[in-house]
Formats: sequence, structure tokens, C-alpha cells
Amino acid sequence: MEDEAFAWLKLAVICAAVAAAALRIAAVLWWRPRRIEDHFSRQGIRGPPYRFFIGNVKELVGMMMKASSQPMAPPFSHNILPRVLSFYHHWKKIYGSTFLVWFGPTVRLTVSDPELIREIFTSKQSEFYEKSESHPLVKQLEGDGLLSLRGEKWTHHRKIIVPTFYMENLKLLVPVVASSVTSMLEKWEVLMSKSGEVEIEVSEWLQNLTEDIITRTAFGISYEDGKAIFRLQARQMVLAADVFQKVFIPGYRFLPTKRNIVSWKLDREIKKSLVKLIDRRKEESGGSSDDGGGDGGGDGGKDAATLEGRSRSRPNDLLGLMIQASKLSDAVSVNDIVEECKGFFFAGKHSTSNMLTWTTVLLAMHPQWQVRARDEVLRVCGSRDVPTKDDLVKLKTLTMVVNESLRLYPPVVAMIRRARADAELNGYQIPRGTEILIPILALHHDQAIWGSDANEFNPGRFADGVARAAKHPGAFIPFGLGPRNCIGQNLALLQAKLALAIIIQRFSFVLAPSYRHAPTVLMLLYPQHGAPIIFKRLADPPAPRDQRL
Ligand code: HEM
Repeated sequence: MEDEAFAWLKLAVICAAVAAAALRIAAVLWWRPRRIEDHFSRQGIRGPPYRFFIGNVKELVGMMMKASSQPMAPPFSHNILPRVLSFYHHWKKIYGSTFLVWFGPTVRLTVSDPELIREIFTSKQSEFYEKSESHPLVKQLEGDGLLSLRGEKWTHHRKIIVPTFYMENLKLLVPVVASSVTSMLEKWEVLMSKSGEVEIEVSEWLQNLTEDIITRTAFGISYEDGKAIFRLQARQMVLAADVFQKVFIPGYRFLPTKRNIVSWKLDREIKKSLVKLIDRRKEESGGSSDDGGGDGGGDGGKDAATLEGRSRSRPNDLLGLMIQASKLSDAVSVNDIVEECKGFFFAGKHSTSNMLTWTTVLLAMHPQWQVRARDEVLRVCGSRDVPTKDDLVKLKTLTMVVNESLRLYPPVVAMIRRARADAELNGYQIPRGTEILIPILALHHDQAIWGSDANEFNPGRFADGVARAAKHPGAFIPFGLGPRNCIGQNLALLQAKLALAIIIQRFSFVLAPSYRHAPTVLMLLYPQHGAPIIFKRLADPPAPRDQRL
């Protein structure tokens, strides 16, 4: 009898637990989204209606797939927003630029008004917004380092790593970057036919170039040592890109699905390669406490002023500074270094190679700007001299071209923040947990901000500097803004200017007949069908610099 009562009691407890779980699921998947929709609708903010569990993912993915299956119209147009962020373009027309969109049961508020963006990133209010948690597969790729850390650990790591990217340090890297670029161009020369022409798929070559540069500059190792890690990350990226088309299910990553098993294996292999690399670097520094990579980099970012003040011949690199910091404090473990390295391998390669690819494509499309940029490079550097750090500062036209490329084709097309407490944004009440989607691409193509030629390639708009190029000084944000802006932006710009200057010094180029203009997003902004370009050796190199000036 007692046993029976106990069994009933057990059943009742199980039923209550199941009912409580069902209620909780219903609250998260049905009641809460409705409440949020009402909350925003009372403030005049609407969006496509929430659908149970999937939100707007199905329509959104459908629109993105359809857009990427169609050619650009007109074929070489820079009006890429409708193709790249088709869902934003479509819903903005219906609901205005500030609207709600549901990624499963997670709500995102799109914000593309530069004044609101400034408030989110740089005002006093910015403390209410934090980086949102990435999908586990994306996090595995980016690593649990600067890109995703929050709070004190982020502050600590940023302080350690930032000296790698000081301009004084980066200038020491000019010969390293230049030698990577010239050795790539020597290979192009070999491929050239007697007519002095060759068709190059630049997006592939430029990816290899940036891989080479980041391994040598950030990690102080040879390209061969870093190559295996890039190959493994490329496979991880394919898995990670796929998650943007699916609803995130918490806990799913722990299930031994085929995809999860592959991703676990890739992660293990990446970690193993990185640990090996770190151990070797530690051995090379022979346990000395001065391994910043540079001659004077032994302070691990503790005293930036000292670092800047020293006269050094060898640059600091990220790996050296992290290892040094781990020797000085228990707060930096080998695992921390591994996670940071993952992020830098990833971020250092893709965004920069994308920027270089798009800028090369744009210069091929707009020969008049190619000629202007080349004239300037030849005037400043001569025909064969590799530009020096001082030359780079003088390349104004090239800087304008790179900026215009970053405006029209920003490698990072959007950023996301999460309200960590209830917040007020320019009069809007934002409930805790709301994610904010900042479509950088839309901001950069907005005619109200950039004028009626917003979708045209006109580097001249940057002639008086970035702040004066648009109606709002904060409208140009390819590297993000505020304290979490891109730590690698100076390195990226240095690489881009140096590589482009050396290329246009030696070759003229046009789009190959097979080039199809089709920008698309695979985490970053890519040319969907590659970027084949025909390079032609310049016939008569003009006189060297000293005879010209
Ligand atoms: C054209 C090239 C690049 C572009 C367009 C770009 C863009 C960005 C953007 C938009 C952010 C801010 C993301 C956010 O706030 O959510 C960011 C952050 C970051 N970038 Fe870049 N990036 C580039 C190159 C690089 C390079 C070369 C490196 C490293 C060598 C790098 C490392 C990072 C890191 C570590 C962060 C996170 C910083 C933090 O939160 O403290 N990036 N980047």
C-alpha cells in the first residue's frame, strides 16, 4: 500500500515538473515574445510578427537565399544592401529603420541612426550595452578571447595586447609586410605570359597574403607554422556560417550530432597546434622574462608609456606579450593564450583580406581612380622602391580609396549588442536582454547621410577626412566604435595601403571577363564567385623617386 502511494507521489512530482517545464517553455517561446512585441509597439516600434519558436528565421533565410541566387542588377552596381542584407532592406521599407526582428525567440532591435549608435557605443549610456554571447560554434572559431570576453578579463587582456598595435610598433613591421607582398608579386611575375599579363583569383591570393602577414606580425612565426591552423579554421568557418540560418537551441551543441563531432575534433586539433606553438615559443625565449617579441617588450603592456618611449628594432608581437604576461601573473593561463590566438588567427586574416579584395576589385572597376592612385604612389615612392613608413602617410589618394572601399563594402556588415539592464535609448525603453543589431552596411549606404551618390564609388568624399565625409561625423564605422573598437585596425590599414601601393606600382589591372559581381555574407562580406582580375605588367616604369622629385 505504502509502495503504491509512493509511486503515485513520484508520478505527481514528475507531472508537476513536466507541467512547470512546459509552462516555462511556453513563457519563453510564446508569452514573453508577445509581451515584448506589445512593449515596443506602444512606443511605435514594430516589425514582422513573431512566429512560435522560429521567430522570423524562415522568412529571413528565404529572402537571403533568394537574393544570393540572383545576379546584381545593374551588373556592377554598388547598391549592394538589397542583395547582402535583403531582410533589412525589405522590412525597413515596411516598418522604418528602427524595427524588431526575431531570431528564434530572441528579439533584435535594428538601429541605424548614427545618433542612436553613438549613444549605444560611446555615451554614458553605453555601460548598459555589452557584447552579446556568440553562437557556440562561432565562439569556438573566434575563441574566448578579446572578441568575446567581457568585464575585467576583457580589460586585462586588451591592456596586455594593445602595445602590439601601437603605431610605433607597427611601423617596425613595414619591412615584414612589404617582403610578404613582394614575394607574392614575384610569383605573379612567374605566372605571367610573354605579353606580361596574367589572370589572378585575387581573393584566394590575398587570403594567403594576410595569413602570411598575421602569422609573422602577430605571432612572430613563419607562415608554414601557421598554415595548418588556418586550414582547420577554414573548415570550422563553414560549420559556423551555417548556424546563421538556423534557430539556436540551447544545449544542442552537447549532442553528438555529425556536425558537433566534426567541430569538436577541429577544435581539439586547433588547440593542440596552438599549444605546441606556444610551448616552442616559450622554449625559444629560454624562460627569460623578456619575451615581448621585441627587444623591449618585456613589460607585457604593463607600462605602455615605457614601451612607446623605447627605441626598438624588433617589434612586439601578440604571442610574445601574452606569454610574458602569463609569466608575470597567474591571471593569464596557457588556455587564455590559446583562445586569444584563435581570435587573432581568425580576425587578422579574413577581414583584412576582404578589404584588400574589394579595394582591388573597385580599382579594377574604376580605372580613373587606379591611375590617380598610381600617379601618387609613383610620385611619392618611385616605380620599384618599396614604400617606407613615411611614404605611407603621404598616400592621400590611396587612403581615400581604401576608406571608400570600407564604406561601400565593409567586411563586417553588422554588429550586435545586448542590453544587460533595462535601458533608455533616446526616449525608447529597452528591456533587459534585448539585442541591438547595428547594420553597418545600411548606415554606410544611407542616402540621407551620404547624399544622393551614396551608392556610387566616389573616394573624393573623404578628401577632407573621415569626419567630414558624411552629414554625421559618426556615420563611418567599419572598425566599430567606442572602447571595443577594432584593436587591429592600424595593422589592417597599414597592410592594405602597403600591399595596394606595391601592386599598383608594378601592374595595371582590369576585371576578368569571367568576373561576376555578387557580394554576399558568409560571416563577412565576400565576392560570391571569387574575384578574377587580369594584371598587366606596367610597360615603362617611370624614373625612380630621386630623379623625379
Ligand atoms: C579591414 C579589416 C578589419 C575590419 C573591417 C575589422 C572590423 C572590426 C569590427 C567592426 C570590430 C568591432 C566588433 C564589435 O564591436 O562587435 C572589430 C573588433 C576586433 N577586431 Fe577587427 N577588423 C579588421 C581587422 C582586424 C585585424 C587585422 C585584427 C587582428 C590582428 C582584428 C582584431 C580584432 C579584435 C581582437 C577585435 C575585438 C576587440 C575588442 O573587443 O576589444 N581586426 N574588428
